[in-house]
Amino acid sequence: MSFVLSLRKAWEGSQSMLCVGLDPDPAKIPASLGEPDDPDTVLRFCRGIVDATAPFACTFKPQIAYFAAARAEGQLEALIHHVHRAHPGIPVVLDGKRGDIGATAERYAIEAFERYQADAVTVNPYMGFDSIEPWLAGRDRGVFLLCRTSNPGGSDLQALDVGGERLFERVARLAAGHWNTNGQLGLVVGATFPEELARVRALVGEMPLLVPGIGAQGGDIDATVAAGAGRATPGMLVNSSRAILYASKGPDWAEAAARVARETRDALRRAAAR
Ligand SMILES: O=c1ccn([C@@H]2O[C@H](COP(=O)(O)O)[C@@H](O)[C@H]2O)c(=O)[nH]1
Repeated sequence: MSFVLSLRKAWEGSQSMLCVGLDPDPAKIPASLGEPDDPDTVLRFCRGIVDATAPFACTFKPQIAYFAAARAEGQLEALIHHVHRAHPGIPVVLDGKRGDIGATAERYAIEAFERYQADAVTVNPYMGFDSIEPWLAGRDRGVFLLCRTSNPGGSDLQALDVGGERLFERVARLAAGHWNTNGQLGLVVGATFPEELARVRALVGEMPLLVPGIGAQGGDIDATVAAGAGRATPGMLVNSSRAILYASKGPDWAEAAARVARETRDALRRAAAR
């Protein structure tokens, strides 16, 4: 099954646009789960978050840096395996933002799709199409290219005029055009820039957009949905990580994460109904 089809099924099955981000920071993991520097503590925490929030999520997005920094790559493998086994139908987007020459990109793709068994990845398109092509070899996997990122400094390069259009607009046009050889591409566009999000949506039709920036980064849910929703599909995976993960450090950490995930899903639903 293609990633886009899996995503459509996930949107339908969950009736949710919420992507729960998995960014485990040892300093913020509840002490009751064990020694913060133990990679197995990271796994216990993330597994608990996944199980508590799965009823409200269309996707999960582990950020690879948090696992690598905690020497928890084996635990990331186990976590993704757990999502596939315990919550089939919820795709996993591995956020690595890799980007390199073709030969190296091929290794990165093997890491993401074979080692970690991710359903989709984030990729930095800065090095051009030959750096993206190896990611497209697994036809059933999705690839989200960084387009208009959620951080303020994203404007430094992405807003530059490149011959009558802004760089992020060029990325969007290429991704919706001849770069999208097998219909596997999506784009990363920040919720913190609703005008740019609307512009990208206008350029790419129904293409899936991974939209970080609500929650801890302060993006407005109503403005995000108004700007970025598709016409025929929800069209977006709206990511929230820290606001859900660290809703409580107490013994109720899993319940608190579930509550914030449910509230966020409901706010996204209300915005879509307007
Ligand atoms: O433009 C981007 C691209 C990726 N991210 C990632 O999303 C989450 C956001 O976490 P919050 O805690 O909800 O702020 C994080 O993993 C980032 O690396 C992004 O924020 N912006």
